[in-house]
Amino acid sequence: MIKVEELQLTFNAGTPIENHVLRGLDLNIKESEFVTIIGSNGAGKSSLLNVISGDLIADTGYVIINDKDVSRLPAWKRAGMVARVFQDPMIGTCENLTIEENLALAYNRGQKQRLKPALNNHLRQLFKDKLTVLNLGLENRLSDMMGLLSGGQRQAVSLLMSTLQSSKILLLDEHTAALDPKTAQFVLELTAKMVEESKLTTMMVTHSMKQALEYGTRTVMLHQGKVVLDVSGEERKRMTVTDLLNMFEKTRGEEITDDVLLLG
Ligand SMILES: Nc1ncnc2c1ncn2[C@@H]1O[C@H](COP(=O)(O)OP(=O)(O)OP(=O)(O)O)[C@@H](O)[C@H]1O
Repeated sequence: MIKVEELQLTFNAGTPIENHVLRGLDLNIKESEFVTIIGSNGAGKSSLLNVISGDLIADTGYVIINDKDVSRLPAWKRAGMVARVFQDPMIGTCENLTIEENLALAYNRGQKQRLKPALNNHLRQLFKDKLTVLNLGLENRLSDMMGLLSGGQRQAVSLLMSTLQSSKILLLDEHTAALDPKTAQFVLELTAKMVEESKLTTMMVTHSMKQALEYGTRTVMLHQGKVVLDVSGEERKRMTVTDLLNMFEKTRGEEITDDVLLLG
């Protein structure tokens, strides 16, 4: 489903601040896999998602989606293949459009674009039904501006938008990090439910070791632009947060003191 091979990415090449972010990264993700991605600050997690979505083009290496080489395709040409939810609830939805217009945009994503999303009664009913499942009362607020919603509500709608798209790939970049713990938990559970129901192939970046093991089917650790740990199946089921922390510390060669990593 998603295959990346030998990805190399350098920022500010040839300058004193040259930063070799991806260093020959290989990863092969099968259909319906839900991969949680961890790694220290600057390990290249967001850059990897950006290279898969086309927001960044790698210097060398390949990105293959559904057996198609998309390595050189810009983001807008991959829009029908990949859905994203970002850390900042303000990104990914348009605050000056209504809830139903945002949903219609997602519904039409990857198809021929219209200036204003086409809405009809059939679509409105579909959106109402989908919003009802969120249990946030948003089904009665279809014509409210997106900007009126709380962070958690926006992330929930963003997730819903990703299931309306034709794409079967979902990229989550610390999408609960800006939410309070209770809302984060709600959005995480919603994520797991939607991924399962819509059979999405998912990559979720998180700084929480606990989340990395609790959610998904496979955990990958990045360090200095490479995969340094890749666990799934029984091995992953047996793994505790302490095991993962130990591996993380061993890779980094230093002790972790960050509470988010330890307790999050
Ligand atoms: N557009 C850019 N221009 C220059 N440097 C960048 C750019 N984007 C990211 N970087 C740098 O590349 C490195 C990797 O960034 P990236 O965001 O991929 O790391 P990350 O693993 O997601 O880290 P974090 O957990 O802190 O979000 C960092 O040193 C970052 O400062």
